[in-house]
Amino acid sequence: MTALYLAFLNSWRGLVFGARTERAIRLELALLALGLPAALLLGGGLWVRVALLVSLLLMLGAEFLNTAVEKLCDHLHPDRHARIGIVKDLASAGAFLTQVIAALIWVTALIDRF
Ligand SMILES: Nc1ncnc2c1ncn2[C@@H]1O[C@H](COP(=O)(O)OP(=O)(O)OP(=O)(O)O)[C@@H](O)[C@H]1O
Repeated sequence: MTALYLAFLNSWRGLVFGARTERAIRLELALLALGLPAALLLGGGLWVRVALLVSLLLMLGAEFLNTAVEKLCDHLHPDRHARIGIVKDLASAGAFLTQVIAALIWVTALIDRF
């Protein structure tokens, strides 16, 4: 129980740090805050609502991982280097793909609803 609590504290520190320092994370947190009531209002059944919320959480989680990779790169190798650029581009591509997934799910749910 204590280990679980300590793990949660680490995650909470990460959430707060990310929200304080990263504009992209703040933007996606705002999208989640808007998406939560929108998903509930949109209806379409329980699984549609879950898919809408999961897509936003997935996107936010990927943004945190992308930020972690960027920070690690900048800390370990502050100078510019082609391989650091590739690593950051790969992490960015991962985050981008989750944004495409979220857009697909939201557009499909909206088309289906209206
Ligand atoms: N040290 C570096 N060496 C080489 N290229 C770099 C370096 N730092 C950044 N880049 C290039 O600039 C891009 C943007 O990196 P940056 O660290 O500024 O992230 P960002 O602007 O927050 O991008 P995003 O959040 O869209 O992934 C990287 O994807 C990479 O192509």
